[in-house]
Amino acid sequence: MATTMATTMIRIEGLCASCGGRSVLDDVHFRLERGEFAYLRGRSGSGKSTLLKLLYRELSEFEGAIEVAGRRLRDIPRHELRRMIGVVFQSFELLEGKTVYENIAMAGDVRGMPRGRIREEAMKLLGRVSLDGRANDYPAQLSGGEQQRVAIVRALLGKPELLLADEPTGNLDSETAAEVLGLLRELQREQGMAMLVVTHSQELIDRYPATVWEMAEGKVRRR
Ligand SMILES: Nc1ncnc2c1ncn2[C@@H]1O[C@H](COP(=O)(O)OP(=O)(O)OP(=O)(O)O)[C@@H](O)[C@H]1O
Repeated sequence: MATTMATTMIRIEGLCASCGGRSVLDDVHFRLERGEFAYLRGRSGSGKSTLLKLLYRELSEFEGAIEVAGRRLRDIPRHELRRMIGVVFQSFELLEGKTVYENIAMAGDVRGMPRGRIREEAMKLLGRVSLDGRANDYPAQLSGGEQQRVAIVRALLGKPELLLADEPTGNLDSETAAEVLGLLRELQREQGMAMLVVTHSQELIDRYPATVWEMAEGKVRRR
């Protein structure tokens, strides 16, 4: 039992959740191992974002069991969860009035990282995603793919154990989408983190094959 706990990043058993009074997740069972990369796929409105929001606790009402890194999600303090989990969204969610560096550094502040470490890691990661020299630009000066790379750096600051990506390539053309997912895949391997990517794109799944969890009628099935 102890060994299983140590190697599992996310364990969900019998999860039920509602949105606006309607049942969205109904007896969901799901598992992601440490360092594993997997996709979550399903029709629009099937509950993929709801599942992710429960994991990073933007939503907190649920029944059943959710464990992250062998601990009950409810027992993990919010500040600790923010350090454990990085999140990337379809719409990038960068603050327009702040520079690339300021956007990234804010995430470091939230995670309680010292300023020196924030700068060091941010600059290293910006180099890793080929955005050297863009730290003082504003989001509007960057392309969609570049903005998503900034959002990836922001999510990876502080080396989270788990990255959740909710349609991270949904706003990008197919070539840029493939580049961004390829980059995420490389970073996931380099950092040894677990990663769950919500996508609608069979093209991307074919290009970067991994386990696919299919969500339908409130349940998820491993395919
Ligand atoms: N704040 C909310 N209030 C009421 N209903 C909601 C709310 N958020 C989501 N829902 C409903 O919950 C269901 C699941 O939504 P969710 O966003 O999780 O689906 P999804 O699979 O991520 O969809 P998409 O692929 O379109 O992003 C939908 O029927 C949606 O309308």
